[in-house]
Amino acid sequence: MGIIEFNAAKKVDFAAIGRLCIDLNANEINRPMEETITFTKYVGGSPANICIGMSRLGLATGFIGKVANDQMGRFITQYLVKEGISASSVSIDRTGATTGLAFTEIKSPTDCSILMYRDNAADLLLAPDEVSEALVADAKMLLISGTALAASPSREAVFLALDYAKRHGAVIAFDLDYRPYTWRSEQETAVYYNLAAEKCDIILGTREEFDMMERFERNPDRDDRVTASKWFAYSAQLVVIKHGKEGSVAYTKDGASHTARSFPAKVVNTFGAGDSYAAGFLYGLLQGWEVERCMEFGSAAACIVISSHSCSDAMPTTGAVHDYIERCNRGEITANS
Ligand SMILES: Nc1ncnc2c1ncn2[C@@H]1O[C@H](COP(=O)(O)OP(=O)(O)O)[C@@H](O)[C@H]1O
Ligand SMILES: O=C(O)C[C@@H](O)[C@H](O)C(=O)COP(=O)(O)O
Repeated sequence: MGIIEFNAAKKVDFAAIGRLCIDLNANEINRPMEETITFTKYVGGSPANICIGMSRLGLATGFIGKVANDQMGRFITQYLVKEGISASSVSIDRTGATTGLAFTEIKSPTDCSILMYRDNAADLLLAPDEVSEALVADAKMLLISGTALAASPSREAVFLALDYAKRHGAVIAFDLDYRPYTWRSEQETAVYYNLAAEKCDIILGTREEFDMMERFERNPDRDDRVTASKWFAYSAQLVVIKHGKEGSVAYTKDGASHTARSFPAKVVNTFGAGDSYAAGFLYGLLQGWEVERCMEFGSAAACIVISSHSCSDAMPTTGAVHDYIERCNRGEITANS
């Protein structure tokens, strides 16, 4: 048995709630966006990327979200279906809302940024009565993502999904996914992030994301163990703190800590590192693996994605992740940065 216990009788391995968007990734890389002429369109949005990753890894998945009633919205839903994700809980907006767009700028493999267009975004209009209790009840794991807490009614929809998950015994994973431009203030952000995190079994975030949540607390040395310990007094069984290329550290409720180095990668851009890490890591937990093995698998999945142009489209299969680890162990892959 792994560190987290799942209800094996449930027929859906993984359900995610939150944003479904579009990534427009610059084709002419290694230059500022002012000089970019063409972009390639992909499905994006952190929880969407993670769900696509889980489906590519062979799991039974479903998504709860809302898309615009336009070509972009239909592109997203069709892509989910093509990837084998149940989209029956994806609602369609009828108010004229639009699809969120993320234009990516790739100045160099390590200097990447995002320009977001999120006015009147359909994903934040997901209402509580559009959250499928049946899908949450059927799922072994529910993933929530912080950006969906930024505005009502999506905020209430996520809290209702958390209630359903608690009621029906779905393990809850929280990818902090902090996107400042979606929020009005850091104070408001920290309040809602902390309220949601109290209810979650697994919390994954970068050091900077946890810093934001700790703005009202004392952790002057930004100590990962201090950060993690707080959550074990609530629902958490596992807290993962990511440090980019430096790797990641996971703490478990029994006081143990586990570290993972990152693998070498020929980085094209670092978009999607966190989402692919989350997919690989959570997949491992669902297989009942030890924490270190889950972290290794997540780290390798991340390298595959950051070595490619896209995030969602590059999510690897299990075979590809195992192959990457073996090639690294044989010294066949070296880093470019
Ligand atoms: N330059 C890199 N080279 C190799 N692995 C990386 C690199 N950047 C990130 N990773 C891997 O992806 C994981 C998540 O990346 P991180 O940047 O911390 O998250 P996020 O994308 O959410 O900001 C890291 O723990 C590491 O395993
Ligand atoms: O989350 C978004 O809206 C944008 C993503 O689709 C994008 O590819 C990205 O930035 C992924 O985030 P990360 O995994 O934290 O790098």
